[in-house]
Amino acid sequence: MASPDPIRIVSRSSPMALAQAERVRTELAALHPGITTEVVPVTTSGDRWLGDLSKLGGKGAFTKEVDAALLAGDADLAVHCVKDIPADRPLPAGTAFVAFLKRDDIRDALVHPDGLTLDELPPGTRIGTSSVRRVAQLAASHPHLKCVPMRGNANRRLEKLAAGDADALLLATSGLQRIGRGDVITEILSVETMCPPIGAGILALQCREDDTATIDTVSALGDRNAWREATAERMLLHVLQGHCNSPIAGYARSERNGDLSLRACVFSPDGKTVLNAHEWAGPLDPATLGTSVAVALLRQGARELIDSIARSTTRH
Ligand SMILES: NCc1[nH]cc(CCC(=O)O)c1CC(=O)O
Repeated sequence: MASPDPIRIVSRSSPMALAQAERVRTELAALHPGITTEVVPVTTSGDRWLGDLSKLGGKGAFTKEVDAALLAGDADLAVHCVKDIPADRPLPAGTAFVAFLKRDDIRDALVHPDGLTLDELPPGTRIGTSSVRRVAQLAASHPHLKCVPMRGNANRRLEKLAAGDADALLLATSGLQRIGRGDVITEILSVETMCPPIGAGILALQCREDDTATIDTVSALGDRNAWREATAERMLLHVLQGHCNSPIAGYARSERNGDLSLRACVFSPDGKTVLNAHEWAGPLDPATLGTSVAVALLRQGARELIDSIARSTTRH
């Protein structure tokens, strides 16, 4: 069946999202010479609102308007960071993932204007981040540092850093590379130092599930390891039923021998409690591995830990 011409790709309008859409256009052009694509930019509520995300209903703040454009038929293809897609609920009815692109670097990066590493930062250094995952892990490993709230897209955070709103930033390595700012990274943090978020570095392509023409055209962009890793990680998050204030981290990894492993952590916000589980799939499929690691964490008390954390940290 002929694919729609052009294929309209809906994207958030931040520089990172537009770079992601460009990657998809480039990969599609390489796969299907002569194909035409067009980017349909939208602004999401998560981009507009720079306050506490949980006040927006949290999850889905970066995906709702993108999903709406797809469902309304204003676009044929959506590009999402897997990290930003809620896992505690199904995808919007009528849409489906058709591909997970080859995974980028999953690690977080430190940005310090004078080039210091995390271990070199002096007491009281202000780290700009609003991520409960990063705050909890820093509280555990570097309690002498001070996290200050910082939101907005990566470009805006770099501007805020330059304006002195913080002394250093923690951001995703892949995100900085996508916006062409890998140069500001002073240290890439190992996954042992800073456990990455579920879905880090993976882009998902989403279509209307009845749009077989587009599905046939784009599904070959999918990477099998990215699919296996995203599936295991998202099932873990689904079973844990975390909310947007839950400090949860974890990553699956496809080993050279083809085996899949999944490590995940649940933290208390102050980092004093750390639950940790690590399993190999063996004969299990990726989703079952995700369930198994989630169950191991639930047995250690993850349910009580997650439920003890307020969904919103501040009152109106
Ligand atoms: N919340 C914004 C967001 N969504 C995905 C990434 C990073 C890129 C990725 O992991 O795909 C970022 C920026 C960041 O955390 O620094």
